[in-house]
Amino acid sequence: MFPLRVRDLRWEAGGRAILDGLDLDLAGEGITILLGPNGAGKSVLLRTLCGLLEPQAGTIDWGGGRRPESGVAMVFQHARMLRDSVCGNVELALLPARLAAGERRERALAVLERVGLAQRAADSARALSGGERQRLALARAWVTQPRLLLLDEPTASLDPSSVDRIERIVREIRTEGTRILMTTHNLGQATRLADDVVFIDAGRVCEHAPVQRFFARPASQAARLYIQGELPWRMAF
Ligand SMILES: Nc1ncnc2c1ncn2[C@@H]1O[C@H](COP(=O)(O)OP(=O)(O)OP(=O)(O)O)[C@@H](O)[C@H]1O
Repeated sequence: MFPLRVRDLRWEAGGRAILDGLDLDLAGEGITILLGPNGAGKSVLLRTLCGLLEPQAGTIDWGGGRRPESGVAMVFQHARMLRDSVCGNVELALLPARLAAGERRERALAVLERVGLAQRAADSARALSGGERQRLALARAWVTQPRLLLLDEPTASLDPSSVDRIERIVREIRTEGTRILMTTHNLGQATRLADDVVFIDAGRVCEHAPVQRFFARPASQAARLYIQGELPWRMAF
């Protein structure tokens, strides 16, 4: 599956190129943070990688093989909860693995423990708070032991302590060997989590660099402006 090589990817909607000749290389380890202005095409790229959108042109080479049947999981910004218990939501994610019911439940409870939701296992998933929902969404993805996990702004609109919990979980998932590609507009979070940064503008990758290099010496004007515009100390007080 790795190295993942994306070449000249193009996805159009309404006659407009949203991904416009996008190239990307991902090696097999670490956390890559995808940055870029609103509308740059970050979510569309993630959806294309997980097979929800079909590109009109270009290639995705999964380490020389076909797109894996399993092994890619995605967590959306506003994850939908199924009308079931917290534990039931995780167990459903395991259905394709065809495990015995007892083992499914055991694995679901183990991952809920790790995301701090074991006490809520029997509660309705739809009764969870925003931060808890995101942790449940991560648990649903983590329990499938994906090789590649795509996270689309998983901490948008969460309070700082919820953000911290999610970041800890993301680090743990990475430590267990899952490759992570994640979008955020939180530059502090990018510096805390990233091994490397991919900066996208207008449907193309402008820059792909190790995190320290990216923030210390962004190579493109677009990335420089984006970093300056997002810095919190530019707020007017
Ligand atoms: N299914 C779709 N049909 C038509 N246009 C779409 C579709 N999905 C996304 N777009 C358009 O593609 C562009 C890129 O959207 P995308 O959600 O990828 O941006 P983004 O970089 O993730 O932005 P943000 O940071 O605001 O989340 C936007 O102009 C959006 O309206």
